[in-house]
Amino acid sequence: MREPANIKVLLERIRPAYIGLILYPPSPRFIRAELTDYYARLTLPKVGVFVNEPNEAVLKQVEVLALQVVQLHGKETPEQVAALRQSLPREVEIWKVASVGNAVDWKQLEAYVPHSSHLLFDTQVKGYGGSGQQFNWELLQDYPFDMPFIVSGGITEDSAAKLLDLAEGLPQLAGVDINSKFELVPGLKNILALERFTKALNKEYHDRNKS
Ligand SMILES: O=C(O)c1ccccc1N[C@@H]1O[C@H](COP(=O)(O)O)[C@@H](O)[C@H]1O
Repeated sequence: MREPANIKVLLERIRPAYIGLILYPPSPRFIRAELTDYYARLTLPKVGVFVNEPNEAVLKQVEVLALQVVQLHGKETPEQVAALRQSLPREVEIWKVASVGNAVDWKQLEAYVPHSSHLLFDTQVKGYGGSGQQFNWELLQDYPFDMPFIVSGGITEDSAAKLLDLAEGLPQLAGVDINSKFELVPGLKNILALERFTKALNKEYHDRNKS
């Protein structure tokens, strides 16, 4: 997110666990440089979303924006991620994104596990993210690691039941990352849609768990 008025309403009405700051210049959601101090002062945990940035640039933004999480959404190698892990403050998490097409190469992802705190699964597209497209979540049924993961890619208001189906067999599913399907225009979240989604998730969860 990038607009202060929109973020204010989000904090009052939704209180999400994290807020994402897109640090990929070609994105229409790229943060506003003139608001750096404002973003840095936000008390909600901040996820900086990077695409193929050199580690020095990532480290600088972690400091300037006071990020709690670095989301690596490009083709960063396991070696780069290992080096970044060594240089980052201990408390800053790395979420490595895995772009999913028709299959998942678990062996290739294994190399990221020692250096990341979560894997984040998004849909493989021509660009890098924010596509609004879903991949086949059935592929995650084979998730082989203890490390928690996050599901992303085209999540919509209607995804609540499907997300809870997925969570039932996979205790490693730690969260969902919602983006373009909850926007009025790129970079501006539809807070009413977010409220409907969180309500639907809570209702579905309670319906499934009442005795
Ligand atoms: O949102 C963007 O513009 C973006 C650009 C470059 C890399 C990642 C980006 N967003 C991330 O993409 C996923 C999925 O988004 P969507 O729900 O399919 O729109 C999510 O992790 C965003 O943080």
